[in-house]
Amino acid sequence: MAETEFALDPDATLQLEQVTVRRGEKLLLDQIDWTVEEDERWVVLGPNGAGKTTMLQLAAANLHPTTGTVAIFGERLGAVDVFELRPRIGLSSAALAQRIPGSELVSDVVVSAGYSVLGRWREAYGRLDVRRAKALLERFGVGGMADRTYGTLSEGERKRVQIARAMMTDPELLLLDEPAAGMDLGGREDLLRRLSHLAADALAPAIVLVTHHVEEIPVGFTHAMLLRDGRIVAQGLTSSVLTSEHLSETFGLPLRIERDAGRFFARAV
Ligand SMILES: Nc1ncnc2c1ncn2[C@@H]1O[C@H](COP(=O)(O)OP(=O)(O)OP(=O)(O)O)[C@@H](O)[C@H]1O
Repeated sequence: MAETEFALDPDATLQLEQVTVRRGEKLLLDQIDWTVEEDERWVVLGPNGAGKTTMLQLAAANLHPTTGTVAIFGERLGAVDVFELRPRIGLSSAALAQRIPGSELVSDVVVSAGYSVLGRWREAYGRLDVRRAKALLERFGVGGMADRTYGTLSEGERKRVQIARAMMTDPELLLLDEPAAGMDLGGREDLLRRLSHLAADALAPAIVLVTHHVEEIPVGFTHAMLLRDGRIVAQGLTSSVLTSEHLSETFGLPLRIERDAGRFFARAV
């Protein structure tokens, strides 16, 4: 069996080997090999339908591969209780965000992550938890909104709250699905600066950020994976992966990528 041939790296945060995800006739992911180490900050980039969200769902232990092996923190999916893994993973995604009740207090949206629930109900949260939630809201630029209800926030403010929530359990792996989507230019730039600070923090978890746009890659992200039609076009160090040639192949049109002060910009040629 392929599983017995899998060389598990016990130190890797995330490891995929020959992973395929199939739904009916459609291959969502095709023979993916990928390793994320604890000090790495990855961006996964690709067009609509490339398989990025499917990849994050595997990394979040929310999905099992059809074939191949996924290991998280050295534990093989299928051979480990996912309920023990999930609190160690911070996930911010549109699907999760849709389940947050609009009437929920912003501080409760964040603090309840520690209890793996959406909606505060009757849990009594400790003072330290509330303090941590407020510090995280501050860290992502929405500190003044802790006492508002989630439903009254703008799209960009909600995104920040979702990231603060994902960080609440002090995860070892942080997964961000399109964190800058729906933000205006000022909001995006501010968020990218905060994510750059996080990327530079030696105590921060391993990070995987999914996006469609090279302009949304924060400075300091060390690694990149380019995905197209469920297949990897290129992966490795950001500087060698993000080339005009690779990007053109990924998006299926001639593109030129430029780099300025650690940021990337692309346009059609
Ligand atoms: N249950 C399913 N059955 C068939 N196809 C599916 C199923 N779930 C997802 N897909 C398809 O798999 C492909 C990959 O989906 P995925 O959401 O991972 O892509 P993505 O790169 O995150 O796209 P986007 O950038 O648009 O969010 C898409 O073409 C999607 O339509």
